[in-house]
Amino acid sequence: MALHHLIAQSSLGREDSSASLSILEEELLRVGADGWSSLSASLRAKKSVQEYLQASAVDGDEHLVNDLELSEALHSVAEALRRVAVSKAGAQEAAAEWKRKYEQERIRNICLQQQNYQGAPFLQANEIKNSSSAACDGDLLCHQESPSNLPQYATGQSFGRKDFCDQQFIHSNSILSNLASASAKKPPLEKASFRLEWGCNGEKSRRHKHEIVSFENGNITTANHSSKQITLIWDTAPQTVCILSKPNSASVQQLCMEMIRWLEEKQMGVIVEPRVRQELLDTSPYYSFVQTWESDSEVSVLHQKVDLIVTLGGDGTVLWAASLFKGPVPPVVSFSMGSLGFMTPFDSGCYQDCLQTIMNGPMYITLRHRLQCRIMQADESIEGREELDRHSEEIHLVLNEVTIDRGMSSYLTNLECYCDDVFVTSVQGDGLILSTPSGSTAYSLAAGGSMVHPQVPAILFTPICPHSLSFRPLILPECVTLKVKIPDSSRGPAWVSFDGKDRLQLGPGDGLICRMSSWPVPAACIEEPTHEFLRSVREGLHWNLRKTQSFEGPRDVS
Ligand SMILES: NC(=O)c1ccc[n+]([C@@H]2O[C@H](COP(=O)([O-])OP(=O)(O)OC[C@H]3O[C@@H](n4cnc5c(N)ncnc54)[C@H](O)[C@@H]3O)[C@@H](O)[C@H]2O)c1
Ligand SMILES: Nc1ncnc2c1ncn2[C@@H]1O[C@H](COP(=O)(O)OP(=O)(O)OP(=O)(O)O)[C@@H](O)[C@H]1O
Repeated sequence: MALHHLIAQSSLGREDSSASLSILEEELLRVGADGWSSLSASLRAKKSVQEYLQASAVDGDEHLVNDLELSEALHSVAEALRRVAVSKAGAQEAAAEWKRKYEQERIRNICLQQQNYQGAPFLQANEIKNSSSAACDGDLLCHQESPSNLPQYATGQSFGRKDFCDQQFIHSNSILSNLASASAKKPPLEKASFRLEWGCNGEKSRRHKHEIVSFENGNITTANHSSKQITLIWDTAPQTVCILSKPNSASVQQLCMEMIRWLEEKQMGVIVEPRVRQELLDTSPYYSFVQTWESDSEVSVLHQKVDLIVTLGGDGTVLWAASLFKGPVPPVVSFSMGSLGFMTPFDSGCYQDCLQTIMNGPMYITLRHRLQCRIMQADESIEGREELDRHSEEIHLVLNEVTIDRGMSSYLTNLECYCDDVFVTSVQGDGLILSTPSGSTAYSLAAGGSMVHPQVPAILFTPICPHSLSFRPLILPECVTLKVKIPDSSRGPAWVSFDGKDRLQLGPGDGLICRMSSWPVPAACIEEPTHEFLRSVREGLHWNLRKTQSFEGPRDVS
């Protein structure tokens, strides 16, 4: 029933308007049956019409129906109906969105299952069992186990002889229970659950849009820029802290011991590296409750047990912490005990307040992207390259950068670079840095690259001392896969290193393949992440520090 028709009838007599109102009541109930919100709106509208009719009856003069008042009442009913229709359309849109996401997830799972049947390139059959993943494409990023019988592998591109595969995680209950039993005094602690909320311009929202651009009604529009501010909120209290500390430092060791005592008073579980546990036990048997790990496989499941990682040291310790986690990384709280501390915002002098605030939540998080890299060997049968053989099996995850340089050679390196299999250029110079935005303030900066906010999803392509006047650094989108090859005709070898570590020699025909990893490092921030980044740039690197020019001196005369 068209509302404007009902409203038009408002100028008729009382009998006509009563008939109109009955029709209107029917209309309201029909719309109201579509949902709770619509129902309550329709009931409110109906009540206002009935009140109007009663008020008119009290007048006792049926012929004195005021056309204007009836028209107003019907207008308010029409408005209520409009709101009902809007809310119904909103609910339908939300339902369609959920349905679309469900379908996407279902198709993704089918693809993953098919991949697994086609053979997982790196995992052994017994390792595939019970693999887990924290990947979560939903509106909220959350800790959640993948379906128990569904091993997950990256849908890596085929490049060279071997495929990428970055989600190789072994969920082994036996390994977890080993870690738990190391602490004989205490029952095993459950891992805390948390959620991340996404916000923009100070507004928090539970919805996280993954689309950057949407296409609605034929118009292209940018969707909400929602990954600007990420806040971590604990659903359950964190219980286990893994402390990673810089070696050979008395002040770091002292702080580590104090922090462990404080955490023990708070009934928290503590995990440290084997070296540190031994150092602690050498000091006092009190520390026997502190847990550690014994094998690499235990490290590979650490993320399932640890609620928070605390680093005590400089930026190098943050890099070290990140390198321990080849997949998901728990939130990292970095205390500054080095010289520069670009990635270590927390003051070790007030660690109790800092940790208490973090454990209470909520806290700002910067998702620091990482690059995943793999070495491609020209010929695996070449003898004497056992180390390269071993490392070419590995996926290296870097938080700063991967570098290919001339090493000790005094000749120019010549590196062929491809982006998504398309030849880009040849680097002739000292080498090339492929950097994350976090690494943009490290080696890449020294080589002339731009500084990039760590949450910008990009890969920096920065040559080192190129022997060319026109070779400017590039910033590429996160979606690309880069390949760097030492040409067969190269005069000498090149050297690859990952976050300044694990240096390996590459020969002619060897290469490196690199792309953005799906496992960022969630770094806790002391303030809003962009302010924190700008403060580090200003205070850590003394960016654009210059004495202000005085007023005195020559000036334009108007
Ligand atoms: N010419 C250079 O600037 C140069 C040369 C080699 C390595 N590096 C950097 O050193 C890193 C390894 O760090 P390390 O501590 O193990 O070695 P390190 O002890 O040699 O320290 C390198 C310095 O770089 C700083 N740094 C590290 N990561 C940073 C970042 N993301 N932003 C700003 N500064 C950062 C550290 O605070 C430290 O002062 C490498 O990843 C590389 O980026 C820089
Ligand atoms: N737990 C660890 N085990 C082994 N090596 C570590 C560990 N923590 C840090 N390192 C290494 O020790 C070196 C120095 O660490 P870090 O950069 O944190 O201290 P720093 O040099 O005093 O500080 P800054 O880099 O700010 O000057 C780095 O190369 C890092 O990789």
